[in-house]
Amino acid sequence: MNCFDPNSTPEPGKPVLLVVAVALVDVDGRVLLAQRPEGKSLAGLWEFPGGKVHEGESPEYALVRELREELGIETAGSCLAPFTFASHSYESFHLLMPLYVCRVWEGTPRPLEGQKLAWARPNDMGQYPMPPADKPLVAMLRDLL
Ligand SMILES: Nc1nc2c([nH]c(=O)n2[C@@H]2O[C@H](COP(=O)(O)OP(=O)(O)OP(=O)(O)O)[C@@H](O)[C@H]2O)c(=O)[nH]1
Ligand SMILES: [Mg+2]
Repeated sequence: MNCFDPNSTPEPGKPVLLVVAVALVDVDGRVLLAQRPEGKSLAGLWEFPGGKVHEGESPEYALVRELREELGIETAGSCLAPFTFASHSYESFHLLMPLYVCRVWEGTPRPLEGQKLAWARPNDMGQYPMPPADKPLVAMLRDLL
């Protein structure tokens, strides 16, 4: 029962925001992290590439689009393996974020939106400050890679 925290009771009333994200894994088992640029919420924190699922999009469609927009790479829905998800309450919304793993894409990731990029070994990810929602995901990636 060591998960029991009476202060963690789920509360209704916040909008649920669906965001898709991906761990791009290279041949050395490193994962691509992107630093959120100035002016965005959570600026300066490192995150998995991705973004909001727009009206009418499937999660895979949205992720392929985000990877094209943010990094200039192409991948296919068939290269996106569902891995785990984050469910985390922020101040004004509740984040629901499926995390995919992708090892196959075309092109070299480039920072097209002014973000910094870093290839991080799962064991080194502790050195990259990440949003609170991402912490459990990092632990699961360590087990996978
Ligand atoms: N992409 C991404 N978003 C995350 C992660 N962790 C996390 O809490 N988020 C939150 O998910 C929300 C949406 O992400 P986003 O700002 O990248 O959305 P977006 O690419 O569509 O940007 P835009 O709305 O400026 O077009 C943000 O509130 C962000 O803080 C993560 O690892 N990756
Ligand atoms: Mg984004």
